[in-house]
Amino acid sequence: IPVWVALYYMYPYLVSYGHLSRVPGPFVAKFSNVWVGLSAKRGQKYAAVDAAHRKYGKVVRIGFNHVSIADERALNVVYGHGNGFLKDHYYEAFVARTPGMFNVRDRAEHTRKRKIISHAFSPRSAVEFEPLMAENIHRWINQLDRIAASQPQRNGKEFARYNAMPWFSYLAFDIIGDLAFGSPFGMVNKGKDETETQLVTGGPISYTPAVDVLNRRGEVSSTLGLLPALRPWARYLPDPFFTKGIAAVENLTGIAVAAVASRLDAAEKGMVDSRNDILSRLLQAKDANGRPMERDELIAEALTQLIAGSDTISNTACGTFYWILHGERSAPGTIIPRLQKELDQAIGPEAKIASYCHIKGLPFLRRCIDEAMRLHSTSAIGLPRLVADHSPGVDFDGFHFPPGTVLSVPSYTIHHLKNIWGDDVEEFKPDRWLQLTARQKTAFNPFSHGPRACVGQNVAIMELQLIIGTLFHRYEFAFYQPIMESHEGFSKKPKECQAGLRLREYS
Ligand code: HEM
Repeated sequence: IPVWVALYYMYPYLVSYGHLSRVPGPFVAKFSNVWVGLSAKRGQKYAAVDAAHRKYGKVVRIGFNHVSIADERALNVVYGHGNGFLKDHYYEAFVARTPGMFNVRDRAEHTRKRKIISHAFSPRSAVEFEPLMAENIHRWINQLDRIAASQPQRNGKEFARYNAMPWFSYLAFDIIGDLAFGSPFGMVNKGKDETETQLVTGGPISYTPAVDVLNRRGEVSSTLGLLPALRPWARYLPDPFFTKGIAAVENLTGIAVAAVASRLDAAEKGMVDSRNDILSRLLQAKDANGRPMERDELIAEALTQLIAGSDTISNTACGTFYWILHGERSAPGTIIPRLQKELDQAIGPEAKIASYCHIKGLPFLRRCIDEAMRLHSTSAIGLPRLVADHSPGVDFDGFHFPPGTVLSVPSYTIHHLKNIWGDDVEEFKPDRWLQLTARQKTAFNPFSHGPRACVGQNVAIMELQLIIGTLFHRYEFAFYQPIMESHEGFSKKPKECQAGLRLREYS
């Protein structure tokens, strides 16, 4: 009987998706999304898909209707402008109340939003965010100075041991809180994942661990996006992964509602909004008919910026920090002294933090960031897209994918393929960026590609340059984390990064 029940269950998948039967992949993936869904729940989807590619080849069936293609030429096919592909239904699991620019699926709606919002992220706008970033970096440096001083300094030679990962989170969350909501979360000052929230103006203050809330939200949405049948029942499942994750989504929305409400109320009372931040840009933004965004849409977009611009930055900054230390450990004298020499010439010993005008063009700093973005791959998973309806479908590597097939290109894997990057693919070698091959240029995909690529990449690169530039200019570090493990929600997060910290001699 169990065999017949299993066949009864599998039959529709085997027949309806029979056209994918030639695509190799894990057996269970032929008739369910359980394989990929459970690897997402474990926080290891990128690793499971990467291992599957190494076992089965460049085209792998990872779900009953989902094919992963580990080939840089597929980026343009799947994500390029004008191919008509939509984001997959997966993204519906990320919608809290109203869809925002990241999770909206409808093309016309996305184009409208992107037109209104993208000017807030132009290179010129991004530069105007520097003063707010600098204030937060200053507070952060004061805290790191305190940590450095906490160790009995034997002639200034002793390193203070600390886990760098939460400190990158506190900083990134405070910066994006300041930019998208109008004030920092206050985590840097507290040195703790705790933010005060007032869900109703004048109402009681509550305390929310915003980093934890955002991580949970990413993990639960990524899992439910792949297992949509569970979505209606998730809040009733006897598993805190789901119940706490769903509560996290509601909590996060509450934070956005409160932040947007206080800014709008002030504007309605005629108070001039003099802040130069993302929320003020959103408040001023108008569509083609000169209409501003409604309150619900503003809330959704402010929340989108918080989600898209917080852990992506902290994870990438920590990944970059780790890989610079790792590269220096592997080939002493080839990374940190060069970086410090470049920074010292640009910044000067007296400055506590880096200014963008001094460091934006520093080539070695940028090569270190790019090489670390390749190795760490914060956006590691293949972002799922649907082959366009009313199209003839697409052909790739001898396979045909009809309309409605879900396709994705796994960024982690194409960042780690020897046949693209060479035998030294796992090594941190910033100088490979001096002579990238055409294949390597195409394969480098930290911000995705095409009309849904990261709208915040100018802001992101600037923020990373300021953070990493400031750190290596001011401090020396000891390497205490030989292997840095990652856990993945939507983005890939270092679990911890132990390091030693002390002020540089001249400071
Ligand atoms: C190193 C940091 C960052 C990385 C690695 C990154 C990566 C990405 C990737 C891969 C996407 C495509 C997601 C998808 O298709 O599902 C994306 C989209 C997006 N990112 Fe970023 N991002 C970063 C920082 C930021 C920042 C700082 C902001 C804003 C302040 C931001 C705002 C957005 C938005 C709004 C989208 C959705 C764009 C759309 O669908 O039109 N990101 N990002």
